[in-house]
Amino acid sequence: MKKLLIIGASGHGRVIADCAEKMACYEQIAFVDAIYPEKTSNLHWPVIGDDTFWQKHIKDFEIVVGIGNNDIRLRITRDIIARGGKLATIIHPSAVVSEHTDIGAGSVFFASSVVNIGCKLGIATIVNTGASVDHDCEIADGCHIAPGANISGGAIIGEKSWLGIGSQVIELIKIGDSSYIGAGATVVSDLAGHATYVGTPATQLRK
Ligand SMILES: CC(=O)SCCNC(=O)CCNC(=O)[C@H](O)C(C)(C)COP(=O)(O)OP(=O)(O)OC[C@H]1O[C@@H](n2cnc3c(N)ncnc32)[C@H](O)[C@@H]1OP(=O)(O)O
Repeated sequence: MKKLLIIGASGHGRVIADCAEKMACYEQIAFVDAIYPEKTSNLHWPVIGDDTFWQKHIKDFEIVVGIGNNDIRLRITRDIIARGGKLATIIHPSAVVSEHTDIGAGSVFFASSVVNIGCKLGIATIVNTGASVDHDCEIADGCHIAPGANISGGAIIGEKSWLGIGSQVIELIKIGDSSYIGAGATVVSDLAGHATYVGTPATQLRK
């Protein structure tokens, strides 16, 4: 049995721990967080060190970054790779992830999420509760597909983009890096990136 270390003892980290517990392949699930030693538990899981602990124990665990912020999650995930660490991929038993799709290490797929055939997902991706990524999409590193967001076939999403809760993307759309798509938005044309977009159809709110 393997041991799992989750970096970040937040609510998002707890959902990862809950998924990992249901996967029943880890003998230990533990957190590290900058708040240690002030905080030594996160619900029934222990917080065993601060945010540098993983660097000293890199060979002892599979590691996943449980931090919602896309920039921070991707930066730490790349650091783990650079230091030779083994990243965990967390898939809730109710998630449906096609075997014929590439998923990057350090990614998480929460309950009832679906990733269809022919996709390519980068490292440190979050496919949150009930979100779907349809066939042949390309999602670059460090993206977050928030709960209930749906991406149609063949869309291309740039790195560190955030698709807000309940947002929709029609087929074959290209969304640039570091895009922030607001809750409930509908993307019907390509977006340049490095900006926030809201509404139906989605338009730029601000850079
Ligand atoms: C498990 C989890 O919890 S995962 C978390 C999932 N959460 C999300 O996906 C959050 C998505 N976030 C949003 O939609 C946010 O509202 C954002 C990022 C788009 C904008 O947030 P802010 O930058 O704080 O903008 P702010 O709240 O000041 O609103 C600015 C304007 O945009 C409007 N606006 C904000 N969000 C939206 C939206 N989703 N759709 C339409 N209009 C919006 C506001 O009404 C406001 O309009 P006004 O200037 O006419 O009053």
